[in-house]
Amino acid sequence: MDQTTSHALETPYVQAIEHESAGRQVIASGSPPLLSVTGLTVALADRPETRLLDAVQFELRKGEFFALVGESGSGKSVLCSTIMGVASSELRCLGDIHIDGRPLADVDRRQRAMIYQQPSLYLNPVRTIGFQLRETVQMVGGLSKKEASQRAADLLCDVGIDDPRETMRKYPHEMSGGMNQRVMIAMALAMKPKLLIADEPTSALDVTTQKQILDLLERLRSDMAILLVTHDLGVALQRSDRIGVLYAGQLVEIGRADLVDRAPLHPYTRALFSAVPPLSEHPRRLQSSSRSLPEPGQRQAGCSFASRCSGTLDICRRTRPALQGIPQQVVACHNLEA
Ligand SMILES: Nc1ncnc2c1ncn2[C@@H]1O[C@H](COP(=O)(O)OP(=O)(O)OP(=O)(O)O)[C@@H](O)[C@H]1O
Repeated sequence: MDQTTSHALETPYVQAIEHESAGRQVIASGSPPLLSVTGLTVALADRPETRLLDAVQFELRKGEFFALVGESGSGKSVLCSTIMGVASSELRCLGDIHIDGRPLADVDRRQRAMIYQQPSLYLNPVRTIGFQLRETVQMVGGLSKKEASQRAADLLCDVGIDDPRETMRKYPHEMSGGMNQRVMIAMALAMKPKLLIADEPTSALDVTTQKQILDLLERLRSDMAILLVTHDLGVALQRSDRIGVLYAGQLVEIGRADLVDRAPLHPYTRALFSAVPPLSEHPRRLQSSSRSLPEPGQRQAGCSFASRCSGTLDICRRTRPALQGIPQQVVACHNLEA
Protein backbone atom coordinates (compact mmCIF):
# COMPACT_ATOMS: atom_id res chain seq x y z
CA MET A 1 0.00 0.00 0.00
CA ASP A 2 1.21 3.42 -0.81
CA GLN A 3 1.29 5.32 2.44
CA THR A 4 2.85 8.48 1.11
CA THR A 5 -0.36 10.44 0.73
CA SER A 6 -2.36 8.72 3.39
CA HIS A 7 -2.48 11.69 5.72
CA ALA A 8 -3.79 14.00 3.04
CA LEU A 9 -6.62 11.57 2.35
CA GLU A 10 -7.40 10.32 5.78
CA THR A 11 -7.19 13.40 7.95
CA PRO A 12 -10.95 14.17 8.01
CA TYR A 13 -11.65 10.63 9.16
CA VAL A 14 -8.79 9.88 11.49
CA GLN A 15 -11.00 9.99 14.54
CA ALA A 16 -13.61 7.78 12.93
CA ILE A 17 -10.98 5.22 12.03
CA GLU A 18 -9.63 5.23 15.56
CA HIS A 19 -13.11 4.61 16.88
CA GLU A 20 -13.55 1.80 14.45
CA SER A 21 -10.30 0.29 15.62
CA ALA A 22 -11.56 0.39 19.16
CA GLY A 23 -14.75 -1.36 18.06
CA ARG A 24 -12.73 -3.91 16.21
CA GLN A 25 -10.84 -4.88 19.31
CA VAL A 26 -14.15 -5.86 20.86
CA ILE A 27 -15.01 -8.00 17.84
CA ALA A 28 -11.57 -9.55 17.81
CA SER A 29 -12.21 -12.36 20.21
CA GLY A 30 -10.92 -15.90 19.90
CA SER A 31 -8.56 -16.78 17.08
CA PRO A 32 -6.53 -14.07 15.36
CA PRO A 33 -8.08 -12.80 12.15
CA LEU A 34 -7.23 -14.50 8.90
CA LEU A 35 -8.05 -11.37 6.94
CA SER A 36 -7.78 -7.95 8.47
CA VAL A 37 -8.72 -4.84 6.50
CA THR A 38 -7.96 -1.58 8.27
CA GLY A 39 -8.88 1.92 7.12
CA LEU A 40 -8.90 0.89 3.47
CA THR A 41 -9.44 3.89 1.25
CA VAL A 42 -9.31 3.48 -2.51
CA ALA A 43 -9.32 6.63 -4.61
CA LEU A 44 -8.62 7.57 -8.20
CA ALA A 45 -4.88 8.08 -8.54
CA ASP A 46 -5.27 11.31 -10.48
CA ARG A 47 -8.22 12.59 -8.37
CA PRO A 48 -7.56 11.50 -4.77
CA GLU A 49 -10.69 13.26 -3.54
CA THR A 50 -12.74 10.73 -5.53
CA ARG A 51 -12.96 7.77 -3.21
CA LEU A 52 -14.39 4.47 -4.33
CA LEU A 53 -13.88 2.98 -0.87
CA ASP A 54 -13.68 5.02 2.28
CA ALA A 55 -11.97 3.77 5.44
CA VAL A 56 -13.34 0.23 5.07
CA GLN A 57 -12.60 -1.92 8.07
CA PHE A 58 -13.46 -5.53 8.86
CA GLU A 59 -11.97 -8.89 9.77
CA LEU A 60 -12.59 -12.50 8.81
CA ARG A 61 -11.58 -15.58 10.73
CA LYS A 62 -10.75 -19.05 9.47
CA GLY A 63 -13.93 -21.01 8.90
CA GLU A 64 -16.04 -17.89 8.60
CA PHE A 65 -18.56 -17.31 5.81
CA PHE A 66 -18.96 -13.57 5.36
CA ALA A 67 -21.43 -12.06 2.91
CA LEU A 68 -20.84 -8.64 1.43
CA VAL A 69 -23.97 -6.96 0.11
CA GLY A 70 -24.50 -3.60 -1.50
CA GLU A 71 -26.08 -1.97 -4.50
CA SER A 72 -24.42 -1.97 -7.87
CA GLY A 73 -21.64 0.63 -7.75
CA SER A 74 -21.21 0.49 -3.98
CA GLY A 75 -17.64 -0.78 -4.33
CA LYS A 76 -17.82 -4.55 -3.83
CA SER A 77 -15.64 -5.41 -6.81
CA VAL A 78 -13.12 -2.70 -5.97
CA LEU A 79 -12.87 -4.14 -2.45
CA CYS A 80 -12.40 -7.71 -3.74
CA SER A 81 -9.81 -6.77 -6.34
CA THR A 82 -7.89 -4.73 -3.77
CA ILE A 83 -7.81 -7.68 -1.35
CA MET A 84 -6.69 -9.90 -4.23
CA GLY A 85 -3.91 -7.39 -4.95
CA VAL A 86 -5.11 -6.80 -8.50
CA ALA A 87 -6.70 -3.35 -8.20
CA SER A 88 -6.51 -1.24 -11.34
CA SER A 89 -3.38 0.86 -11.73
CA GLU A 90 -5.69 3.89 -12.04
CA LEU A 91 -6.51 3.51 -8.37
CA ARG A 92 -4.54 4.50 -5.29
CA CYS A 93 -5.00 2.28 -2.23
CA LEU A 94 -4.34 3.44 1.31
CA GLY A 95 -4.71 1.57 4.56
CA ASP A 96 -3.73 -1.94 5.58
CA ILE A 97 -4.65 -5.43 4.48
CA HIS A 98 -3.17 -8.34 6.39
CA ILE A 99 -3.61 -12.05 5.78
CA ASP A 100 -2.66 -14.28 8.65
CA GLY A 101 -0.94 -11.34 10.29
CA ARG A 102 1.27 -10.51 7.29
CA PRO A 103 0.95 -7.42 5.09
CA LEU A 104 -0.61 -8.22 1.72
CA ALA A 105 2.62 -7.44 -0.13
CA ASP A 106 4.41 -10.20 1.80
CA VAL A 107 1.71 -12.82 1.34
CA ASP A 108 2.07 -15.59 -1.22
CA ARG A 109 -0.37 -14.80 -4.04
CA ARG A 110 -1.73 -18.35 -3.80
CA GLN A 111 -3.07 -17.84 -0.30
CA ARG A 112 -6.08 -16.04 -1.77
CA ALA A 113 -8.22 -17.13 -4.66
CA MET A 114 -11.25 -15.71 -6.37
CA ILE A 115 -14.11 -17.16 -8.33
CA TYR A 116 -16.39 -15.12 -10.54
CA GLN A 117 -19.93 -14.89 -11.82
CA GLN A 118 -19.12 -16.21 -15.29
CA PRO A 119 -16.50 -18.94 -15.09
CA SER A 120 -16.52 -19.41 -18.87
CA LEU A 121 -14.85 -16.01 -19.23
CA TYR A 122 -11.93 -17.19 -17.11
CA LEU A 123 -11.46 -20.64 -18.63
CA ASN A 124 -9.45 -21.03 -21.81
CA PRO A 125 -11.93 -22.12 -24.52
CA VAL A 126 -9.29 -23.96 -26.59
CA ARG A 127 -7.82 -26.07 -23.77
CA THR A 128 -9.43 -29.04 -22.09
CA ILE A 129 -10.50 -28.83 -18.48
CA GLY A 130 -7.84 -31.43 -17.67
CA PHE A 131 -5.07 -29.39 -19.30
CA GLN A 132 -6.05 -26.22 -17.46
CA LEU A 133 -6.47 -27.87 -14.09
CA ARG A 134 -3.24 -29.84 -14.45
CA GLU A 135 -1.42 -26.64 -15.38
CA THR A 136 -2.71 -24.96 -12.22
CA VAL A 137 -1.79 -27.96 -10.07
CA GLN A 138 1.73 -28.06 -11.54
CA MET A 139 2.15 -24.34 -10.99
CA VAL A 140 1.52 -24.88 -7.30
CA GLY A 141 4.40 -27.23 -7.04
CA GLY A 142 6.64 -30.07 -7.88
CA LEU A 143 4.33 -32.75 -9.32
CA SER A 144 5.00 -34.89 -12.38
CA LYS A 145 2.42 -34.84 -15.16
CA LYS A 146 0.97 -38.13 -13.93
CA GLU A 147 0.79 -36.95 -10.32
CA ALA A 148 -0.73 -33.66 -11.44
CA SER A 149 -3.41 -35.57 -13.41
CA GLN A 150 -4.29 -37.57 -10.33
CA ARG A 151 -4.41 -34.44 -8.18
CA ALA A 152 -6.61 -32.72 -10.79
CA ALA A 153 -9.00 -35.70 -10.76
CA ASP A 154 -9.06 -35.68 -6.95
CA LEU A 155 -9.88 -31.95 -6.94
CA LEU A 156 -12.76 -32.51 -9.36
CA CYS A 157 -14.07 -35.22 -7.03
CA ASP A 158 -13.76 -32.79 -4.11
CA VAL A 159 -16.03 -30.32 -5.88
CA GLY A 160 -18.64 -32.97 -6.57
CA ILE A 161 -17.82 -34.03 -10.12
CA ASP A 162 -18.50 -37.77 -10.31
CA ASP A 163 -16.69 -38.57 -13.56
CA PRO A 164 -13.47 -36.57 -13.26
CA ARG A 165 -11.53 -38.38 -15.99
CA GLU A 166 -14.32 -37.85 -18.50
CA THR A 167 -14.67 -34.20 -17.43
CA MET A 168 -10.94 -33.62 -17.86
CA ARG A 169 -11.25 -34.52 -21.55
CA LYS A 170 -13.94 -31.87 -22.13
CA TYR A 171 -13.67 -28.25 -23.23
CA PRO A 172 -15.44 -25.48 -21.26
CA HIS A 173 -18.13 -25.06 -23.96
CA GLU A 174 -19.10 -28.72 -23.51
CA MET A 175 -19.91 -28.12 -19.84
CA SER A 176 -22.84 -26.42 -18.11
CA GLY A 177 -22.35 -23.15 -16.20
CA GLY A 178 -22.59 -25.02 -12.90
CA MET A 179 -19.95 -27.57 -13.96
CA ASN A 180 -17.61 -24.81 -15.11
CA GLN A 181 -18.11 -23.06 -11.78
CA ARG A 182 -17.12 -26.31 -10.03
CA VAL A 183 -14.01 -26.42 -12.20
CA MET A 184 -13.16 -22.85 -11.23
CA ILE A 185 -13.58 -23.78 -7.57
CA ALA A 186 -11.33 -26.82 -8.10
CA MET A 187 -8.70 -24.53 -9.65
CA ALA A 188 -9.01 -22.20 -6.67
CA LEU A 189 -8.63 -25.16 -4.29
CA ALA A 190 -5.51 -26.30 -6.13
CA MET A 191 -3.84 -23.21 -4.68
CA LYS A 192 -4.80 -24.30 -1.14
CA PRO A 193 -5.95 -20.75 -0.42
CA LYS A 194 -6.62 -19.44 3.05
CA LEU A 195 -9.11 -16.93 1.70
CA LEU A 196 -11.64 -17.61 -1.05
CA ILE A 197 -13.45 -14.63 -2.53
CA ALA A 198 -16.58 -15.59 -4.40
CA ASP A 199 -17.93 -12.68 -6.46
CA GLU A 200 -21.56 -13.49 -7.33
CA PRO A 201 -20.62 -17.11 -8.05
CA THR A 202 -24.17 -18.34 -8.47
CA SER A 203 -26.09 -15.49 -10.05
CA ALA A 204 -25.78 -16.94 -13.57
CA LEU A 205 -26.97 -20.39 -12.45
CA ASP A 206 -30.37 -22.00 -12.10
CA VAL A 207 -31.80 -22.39 -8.60
CA THR A 208 -30.86 -26.06 -8.15
CA THR A 209 -27.27 -25.52 -9.30
CA GLN A 210 -27.04 -22.37 -7.14
CA LYS A 211 -27.89 -24.44 -4.11
CA GLN A 212 -25.33 -27.10 -5.02
CA ILE A 213 -22.54 -24.52 -5.44
CA LEU A 214 -23.46 -22.78 -2.18
CA ASP A 215 -23.55 -26.16 -0.40
CA LEU A 216 -20.09 -26.83 -1.82
CA LEU A 217 -18.75 -23.50 -0.59
CA GLU A 218 -20.18 -24.21 2.85
CA ARG A 219 -18.41 -27.56 2.91
CA LEU A 220 -15.11 -25.88 2.02
CA ARG A 221 -15.28 -23.20 4.66
CA SER A 222 -13.73 -25.28 7.43
CA ASP A 223 -10.30 -24.90 5.81
CA MET A 224 -10.50 -21.24 4.88
CA ALA A 225 -12.44 -18.00 5.18
CA ILE A 226 -15.01 -17.27 2.51
CA LEU A 227 -15.99 -13.78 1.41
CA LEU A 228 -19.15 -14.04 -0.66
CA VAL A 229 -20.29 -11.07 -2.70
CA THR A 230 -23.98 -11.37 -3.43
CA HIS A 231 -26.98 -9.34 -4.51
CA ASP A 232 -29.23 -12.02 -3.10
CA LEU A 233 -30.16 -11.06 0.43
CA GLY A 234 -31.76 -14.46 1.03
CA VAL A 235 -28.48 -16.18 0.22
CA ALA A 236 -26.61 -13.77 2.49
CA LEU A 237 -29.01 -14.42 5.36
CA GLN A 238 -29.23 -18.17 4.94
CA ARG A 239 -25.60 -18.97 4.24
CA SER A 240 -23.37 -16.48 5.98
CA ASP A 241 -22.28 -16.09 9.57
CA ARG A 242 -21.98 -12.34 9.23
CA ILE A 243 -23.10 -9.76 6.72
CA GLY A 244 -21.33 -6.55 5.79
CA VAL A 245 -23.43 -3.83 4.16
CA LEU A 246 -21.56 -1.54 1.80
CA TYR A 247 -23.11 1.76 0.78
CA ALA A 248 -21.32 4.22 -1.51
CA GLY A 249 -17.90 2.91 -0.55
CA GLN A 250 -18.55 2.81 3.20
CA LEU A 251 -19.27 -0.25 5.30
CA VAL A 252 -22.31 0.99 7.17
CA GLU A 253 -23.16 -2.14 9.15
CA ILE A 254 -21.53 -5.45 9.97
CA GLY A 255 -23.41 -8.01 11.98
CA ARG A 256 -24.34 -11.58 12.63
CA ALA A 257 -26.73 -12.60 9.87
CA ASP A 258 -29.64 -13.34 12.21
CA LEU A 259 -29.26 -9.98 13.96
CA VAL A 260 -29.06 -8.06 10.70
CA ASP A 261 -32.21 -9.85 9.57
CA ARG A 262 -34.16 -9.43 12.81
CA ALA A 263 -32.98 -6.02 13.88
CA PRO A 264 -31.00 -4.12 11.26
CA LEU A 265 -29.54 -0.98 12.82
CA HIS A 266 -28.54 1.25 9.93
CA PRO A 267 -31.38 3.05 8.12
CA TYR A 268 -29.94 1.84 4.82
CA THR A 269 -29.82 -1.78 5.99
CA ARG A 270 -33.39 -1.43 7.25
CA ALA A 271 -34.54 -0.09 3.89
CA LEU A 272 -32.67 -2.83 2.09
CA PHE A 273 -34.08 -5.69 4.13
CA SER A 274 -37.61 -4.36 4.50
CA ALA A 275 -38.23 -3.55 0.84
CA VAL A 276 -38.18 -7.21 -0.09
CA PRO A 277 -40.57 -10.05 0.71
CA PRO A 278 -39.77 -12.59 3.43
CA LEU A 279 -37.33 -15.37 2.70
CA SER A 280 -39.98 -17.96 2.10
CA GLU A 281 -41.74 -16.01 -0.65
CA HIS A 282 -39.09 -15.49 -3.29
CA PRO A 283 -35.42 -14.64 -3.59
CA ARG A 284 -34.60 -11.39 -1.84
CA ARG A 285 -32.55 -9.92 -4.61
CA LEU A 286 -31.01 -6.52 -4.12
CA GLN A 287 -32.34 -3.95 -6.55
CA SER A 288 -29.86 -1.51 -7.95
CA SER A 289 -30.94 2.07 -7.48
CA SER A 290 -28.14 3.87 -9.20
CA ARG A 291 -30.17 7.07 -9.30
CA SER A 292 -29.91 7.34 -5.54
CA LEU A 293 -26.40 5.99 -5.00
CA PRO A 294 -24.07 8.99 -5.19
CA GLU A 295 -21.29 8.61 -7.76
CA PRO A 296 -17.81 8.42 -6.22
CA GLY A 297 -16.94 11.95 -7.40
CA GLN A 298 -20.11 13.42 -5.88
CA ARG A 299 -19.92 11.98 -2.39
CA GLN A 300 -20.06 14.47 0.45
CA ALA A 301 -18.11 14.54 3.67
CA GLY A 302 -19.92 12.88 6.55
CA CYS A 303 -22.29 9.95 6.26
CA SER A 304 -22.67 8.71 2.70
CA PHE A 305 -26.36 7.98 3.36
CA ALA A 306 -27.21 11.44 4.77
CA SER A 307 -28.94 12.70 1.63
CA ARG A 308 -31.31 9.70 1.56
CA CYS A 309 -31.93 9.27 5.26
CA SER A 310 -35.08 10.46 7.03
CA GLY A 311 -33.25 10.89 10.34
CA THR A 312 -30.36 13.08 9.16
CA LEU A 313 -28.85 15.35 11.82
CA ASP A 314 -26.44 18.24 11.24
CA ILE A 315 -23.53 16.09 12.34
CA CYS A 316 -24.36 13.48 9.68
CA ARG A 317 -23.45 15.93 6.91
CA ARG A 318 -20.21 16.94 8.62
CA THR A 319 -18.68 13.91 10.25
CA ARG A 320 -18.44 10.38 9.01
CA PRO A 321 -19.88 8.08 11.70
CA ALA A 322 -17.62 5.37 13.05
CA LEU A 323 -18.68 1.75 13.36
CA GLN A 324 -19.79 1.10 16.91
CA GLY A 325 -21.91 -1.36 18.84
CA ILE A 326 -21.85 -4.78 20.40
CA PRO A 327 -19.30 -7.31 19.14
CA GLN A 328 -21.93 -9.18 17.11
CA GLN A 329 -23.28 -6.10 15.33
CA VAL A 330 -21.67 -2.77 14.59
CA VAL A 331 -23.21 0.17 12.77
CA ALA A 332 -21.98 3.51 11.46
CA CYS A 333 -24.80 5.91 12.29
CA HIS A 334 -25.08 9.13 14.35
CA ASN A 335 -28.82 8.79 14.89
CA LEU A 336 -29.69 5.33 16.11
CA GLU A 337 -32.87 6.71 17.69
CA ALA A 338 -34.35 7.63 14.31
N1 LIG B 1 -10.73 1.78 -12.43
C1 LIG B 1 -11.75 2.58 -12.10
N2 LIG B 1 -11.70 3.89 -12.43
C2 LIG B 1 -12.72 4.73 -12.09
N3 LIG B 1 -13.82 4.36 -11.42
C3 LIG B 1 -13.91 3.05 -11.09
C4 LIG B 1 -12.90 2.09 -11.40
N4 LIG B 1 -13.29 0.89 -10.94
C5 LIG B 1 -14.50 1.08 -10.36
N5 LIG B 1 -14.88 2.37 -10.46
C6 LIG B 1 -16.11 2.97 -9.90
O1 LIG B 1 -16.18 2.60 -8.53
C7 LIG B 1 -17.53 2.39 -8.13
C8 LIG B 1 -17.66 1.01 -7.51
O2 LIG B 1 -17.51 0.04 -8.54
P1 LIG B 1 -17.62 -1.52 -8.26
O3 LIG B 1 -17.44 -2.21 -9.57
O4 LIG B 1 -16.70 -1.90 -7.17
O5 LIG B 1 -19.12 -1.65 -7.76
P2 LIG B 1 -19.90 -3.00 -7.37
O6 LIG B 1 -20.50 -2.75 -6.03
O7 LIG B 1 -19.00 -4.17 -7.51
O8 LIG B 1 -21.04 -3.04 -8.47
P3 LIG B 1 -21.71 -4.35 -9.17
O9 LIG B 1 -22.60 -4.97 -8.13
O10 LIG B 1 -22.49 -3.75 -10.30
O11 LIG B 1 -20.61 -5.25 -9.63
C9 LIG B 1 -18.39 2.60 -9.39
O12 LIG B 1 -18.89 3.91 -9.36
C10 LIG B 1 -17.40 2.41 -10.51
O13 LIG B 1 -17.79 3.15 -11.65
